[in-house]
Amino acid sequence: MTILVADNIASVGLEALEEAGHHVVDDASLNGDALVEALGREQPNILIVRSTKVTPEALDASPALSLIVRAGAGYDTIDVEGASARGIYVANCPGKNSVAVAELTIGLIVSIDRRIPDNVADARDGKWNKKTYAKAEGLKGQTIGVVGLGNIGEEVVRRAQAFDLDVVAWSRSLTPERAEDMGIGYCESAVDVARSASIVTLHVASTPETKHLADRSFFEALPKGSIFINTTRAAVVDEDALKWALEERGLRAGLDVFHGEPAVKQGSFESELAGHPNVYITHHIGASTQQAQDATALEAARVANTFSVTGDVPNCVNLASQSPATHQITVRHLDEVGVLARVLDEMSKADWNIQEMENEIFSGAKAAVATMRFNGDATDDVAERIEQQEKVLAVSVIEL
Ligand SMILES: NC(=O)c1ccc[n+]([C@@H]2O[C@H](COP(=O)([O-])OP(=O)(O)OC[C@H]3O[C@@H](n4cnc5c(N)ncnc54)[C@H](O)[C@@H]3O)[C@@H](O)[C@H]2O)c1
Ligand SMILES: O=C(O)CC[C@@H](O)C(=O)O
Repeated sequence: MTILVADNIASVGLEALEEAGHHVVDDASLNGDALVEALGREQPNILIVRSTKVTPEALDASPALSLIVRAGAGYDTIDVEGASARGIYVANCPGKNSVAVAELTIGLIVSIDRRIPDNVADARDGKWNKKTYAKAEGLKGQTIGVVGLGNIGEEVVRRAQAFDLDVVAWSRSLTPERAEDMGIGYCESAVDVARSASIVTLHVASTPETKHLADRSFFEALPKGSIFINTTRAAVVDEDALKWALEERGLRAGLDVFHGEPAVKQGSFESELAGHPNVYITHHIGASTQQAQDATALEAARVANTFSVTGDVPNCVNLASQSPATHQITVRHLDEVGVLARVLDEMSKADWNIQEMENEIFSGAKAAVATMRFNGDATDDVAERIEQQEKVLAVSVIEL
């Protein structure tokens, strides 16, 4: 297969793709129009990206494109709805960079508490300022609130507990029982977390539902002088409300993601937040440890290689969780040319729309059984007509 890699992925991943015999086109500079042009020129079957945006124009550029692999966790940079409408699989690499993000989260919290970056900056400037910097609160016994207990949230909980922090959390699937098993407090909402903690860290995916989850009411609920960490995506935070909290509530923030974050890997940028004395900005480097990069690249290669050999897509994020099929027909038949075509023809005449189908062959390859889930008006006479066909052995229809 032809695989276009439009971002920097670790060399172990590229090697795994090449060893599997693929034609790999590796160009980390591709973006926007250049990506569309490269897709049109190379006609890849698989596209592997990190933060590079995959737009509707990119989806239309290569008719051969069957799979997009996000070498990372969040896939909000890919037009997933557009991919689904075009029958293109989208997969990600869950859990491969979660330890790296959790480590950065804890690093930011300690940095803010002890003002490590300011200490260092002053020391580099030849300024000695123990008077100012000897005023940290200390973390032990404070309460940290985790919003979103996916792969990263769970890693953060483990590390926070090792720091003797009390942990409370809200996550859409968290139950009081699971919270108890994890040794953490259960909260009913993100605002409830904010109310209960003096350190809060966000780890929900960015979706239309989580947009501005950290809004004015969230920041109003946080105690004055709290620590706020965002390593997920800028869209989860209402930045005006964040700025209000920085000014009015003495909030201290560690942000690996923020609005207007540069899309390029290097260059200058302007940001009101970056210059704020209460804010430490990092360069969207949550996932950027060699360990995480290697694990993610190997997983991206595994997804691509599995698809090329079996047609299966590990970690697929855009298959319907439930098909809209209303009925299932099972057809036991002789395994001969044309039998299934005639069955499908009869189903088509009855306006039965097939959503899922499978045909399993019995040993000896004399007979097979086809199972199809469809949407339609399942009257008995259609099933009878199929059963009367030559070389069909038995037919049954059930309502789902
Ligand atoms: N800063 C970085 O470099 C970096 C690296 C990796 C991931 N991330 C971000 O962190 C996010 C979380 O990563 P993860 O590996 O823990 O992902 P995950 O899929 O394991 O967890 C996602 C969490 O989001 C929650 N969630 C999803 N949709 C939701 C909705 N509609 N409402 C409420 N909650 C919802 C899930 O319940 C889960 O708790 C990613 O989506 C990505 O945006 C950033
Ligand atoms: O690729 C990166 O550096 C960032 C990845 C990260 O945001 C993710 O969602 O996995």
